[in-house]
Amino acid sequence: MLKSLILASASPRRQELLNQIGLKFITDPSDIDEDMPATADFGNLVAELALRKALAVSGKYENGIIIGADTIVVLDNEIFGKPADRSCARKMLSRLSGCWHSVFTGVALVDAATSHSINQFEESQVKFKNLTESEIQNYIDSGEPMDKAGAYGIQGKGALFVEKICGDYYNIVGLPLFRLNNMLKSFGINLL
Ligand SMILES: Cc1cn([C@H]2C[C@H](O)[C@@H](COP(=O)(O)OP(=O)(O)OP(=O)(O)O)O2)c(=O)[nH]c1=O
Repeated sequence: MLKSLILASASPRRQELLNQIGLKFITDPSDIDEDMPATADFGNLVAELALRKALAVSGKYENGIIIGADTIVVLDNEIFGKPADRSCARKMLSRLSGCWHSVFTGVALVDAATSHSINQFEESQVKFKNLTESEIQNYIDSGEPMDKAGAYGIQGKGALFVEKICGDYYNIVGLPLFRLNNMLKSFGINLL
């Protein structure tokens, strides 16, 4: 029997990415407290947060596979989550200007019937062009930065800031599809 899939995320980007690969799923966002412990182990941090999101939702279901994810941007060992306000977005974008930074996304799968879980992370690197004051201002005025880690979306107008990337593009958008596919395979779900 095909197991049902539940995406424990409110992120529209993650929903679009699952649609892109033809997954049938329902969405049931978790509302966990995303407080981050002080750590430089960014990969394990996002993997842990992804698992917390999936576990928070799995208790509601008798069966099915729950998918959780968490994305952060890291520059000089500092975590950039979603900006709290416009001034925070401005600070993040000014810091990212002209620099390479990392994007970490953690992914977790939980089998609701057995509580069996796996969680992993993916890291990609992104190089921003030098941003002008007016580019930062206009970008903030577009409203795009506010619900995104690091205050930008590579899949939107944020693409205009991205000179180069190294790694999985989809990981930057919020879900590393190559890794997710391998994780789903290990749970007996084959997409192709
Ligand atoms: C860097 C980057 C992040 N993002 C988004 C992906 C995530 O939605 C968001 C990071 O916040 P998250 O806390 O990972 O996710 P979320 O709050 O949107 O959803 P949920 O907790 O319910 O799963 O930043 C982009 O859309 N594009 C980008 O280029």
